Amino acid sequence: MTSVLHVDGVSRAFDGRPVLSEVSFQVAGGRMTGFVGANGAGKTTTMRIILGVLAADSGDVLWRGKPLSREVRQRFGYMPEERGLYPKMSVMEQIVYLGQLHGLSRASAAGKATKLLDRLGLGERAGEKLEKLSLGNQQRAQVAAALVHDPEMLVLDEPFSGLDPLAVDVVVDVLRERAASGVPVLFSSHQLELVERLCDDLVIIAGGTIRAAGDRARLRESYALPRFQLHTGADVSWLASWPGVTVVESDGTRAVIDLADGADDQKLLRAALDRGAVRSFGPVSPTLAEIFREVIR
Ligand SMILES: Nc1ncnc2c1ncn2[C@@H]1O[C@H](COP(=O)(O)OP(=O)(O)OP(=O)(O)O)[C@@H](O)[C@H]1O
Repeated sequence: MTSVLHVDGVSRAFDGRPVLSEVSFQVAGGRMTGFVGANGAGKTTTMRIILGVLAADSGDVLWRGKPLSREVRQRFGYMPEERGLYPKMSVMEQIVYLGQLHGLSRASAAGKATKLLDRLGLGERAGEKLEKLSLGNQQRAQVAAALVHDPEMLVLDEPFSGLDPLAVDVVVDVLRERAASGVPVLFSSHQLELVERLCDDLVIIAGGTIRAAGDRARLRESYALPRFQLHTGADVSWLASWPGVTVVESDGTRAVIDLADGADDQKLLRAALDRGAVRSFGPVSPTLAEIFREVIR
């Protein structure tokens, strides 16, 4: 898929303090791009600049190669960090209203809102004021608000925070469907396991600079350690004195080890077989949490 949104050398300071420095990354159509970084890393500021809520000091945000216009941004779906639905208004009423603000007729907005709220498990609560809903259900309503006008691009700031596991699954399904229909989806999250499960591409930011970006599987490969897991039917304490082996963790018959450069994994496997049954032996890929810790160091 080709990249449709380019964040290109964006910098921003607040009161003379740089918060984003030359931030560049791309979001491709039809792909879910996870945006991760520690608290204060600059995710929300970047998303606000993409949406034009905040101006960059320098750099550009390009949509299909051209600077983003108001008209194009109007066709984006945005879930801001500060949320922003009205507590005193009914859920249905405001989703319909937001749909109309994005150019839908009232009838079309109502039709889409009904479908979306049903899908998100809020069908029966649609007539209630937002403030009467639990926080998780308010969050579902926020997702509906970002999606009602069938946006051409989705920018979602922490769309999963506060959702129970079932609601996460529903929102994940809805977002995946949008991505599958070609929509680029950029979302931030602190739930790294969820990001790992969900995203095709990753952008990792720390201290206002991009530390890693690109295809998730390729990033995992490029940060792969020479790490293996061995599970045997016998004691594995002999590994500790095997040349080139560093034991990362071990619990009797199972061990995770790092192999030094040049150490032969097949020789090690034969040595394990000489000592008894081997249940499994293979390389271990780093988790996103491990990559994250490594790249933000
Ligand atoms: N309007 C503002 N005025 C001054 N400083 C700001 C403003 N907005 C953001 N900042 C600062 O910019 C930095 C980046 O904040 P930002 O909200 O973009 O981080 P984030 O990655 O979204 O963090 P979190 O995960 O905590 O939401 C922080 O140090 C924050 O205090």
